[in-house]
Amino acid sequence: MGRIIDGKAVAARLREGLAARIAALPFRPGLRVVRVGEDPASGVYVRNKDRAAAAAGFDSATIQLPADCRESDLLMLVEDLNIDPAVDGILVQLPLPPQIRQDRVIAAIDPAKDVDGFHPVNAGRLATQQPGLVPCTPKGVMHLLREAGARLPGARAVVLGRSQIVGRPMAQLLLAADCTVTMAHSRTRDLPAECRRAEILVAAVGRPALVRGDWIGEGAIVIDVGINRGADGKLVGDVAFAEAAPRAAAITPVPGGVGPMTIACLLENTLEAALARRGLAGA
Ligand SMILES: Nc1nc2c(c(=O)[nH]1)N[C@@H](CN(C=O)c1ccc(C(=O)N[C@@H](CCC(=O)O)C(=O)O)cc1)CN2
Repeated sequence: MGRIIDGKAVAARLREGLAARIAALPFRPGLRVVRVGEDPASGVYVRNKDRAAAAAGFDSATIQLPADCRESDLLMLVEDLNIDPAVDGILVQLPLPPQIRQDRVIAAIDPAKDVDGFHPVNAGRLATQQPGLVPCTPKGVMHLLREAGARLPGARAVVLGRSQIVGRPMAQLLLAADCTVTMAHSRTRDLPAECRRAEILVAAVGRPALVRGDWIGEGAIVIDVGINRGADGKLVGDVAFAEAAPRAAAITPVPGGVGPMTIACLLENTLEAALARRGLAGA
């Protein structure tokens, strides 16, 4: 049985470290989370972000807009937050209702306040190895890999999934850490064989238990980004945990793996953005 990587504990330590750094600052970094509509899962995530931010000493608030809100109203709100000096980080919770174009909204956020790291400027910085804000979930995965003692340079890493918010930035971060990276996706031929070659496997496809035990190479580190809610209300990852764990050297559970790291890294990004806006980067 592989070691279970405790994302909850790693996230708690990261948040404690951020709280200590914030307590030593002469100001409180400001975070604004925008929720549009009543998606219940988004409600949980937004509440958890707000609570975690407040507990760590951020000046945090959630702004709720109705489900039938116009795109132009959301863009105006983003513009107000862009110019508000008390706001260091802006996050628009996804998914958005269908009348709102996600790309338009993300592109309207000031890249210096884009604590989700989704703005094309930040995506471009990541792709060209320049400093910028990095998407929270892949950043959290990198923390977990370090925690699991992964030796990254030269390691064969397979990223399953090519989404803008997880798969692509994940591959960039692994490449920047000198892994040999393969991106696999729904059109990849022989997905099980590609996965089996991985020394590090990151599954981020949003398909419950897609990755079976025999897709896992002996001794691989397996990171499950999937958060799928079953008909019984229970959360299931993209990896069939009970089958995969005996073959893996280390594996993240769902829940309690990557999810908590997403929130901790949002706080880390908000502190980074606050310091950078004041010319204090690295403090
Ligand atoms: N603007 C954004 N929207 C969304 C993001 C994002 O990074 N930015 N990611 C996901 C949702 N998400 C954060 O917003 C998120 C998902 C899950 C968790 C988490 O802690 N999960 C727990 C289980 C919680 C539960 O019981 O439901 C876990 O895995 O242990 C945190 C954040 C989509 N939208």
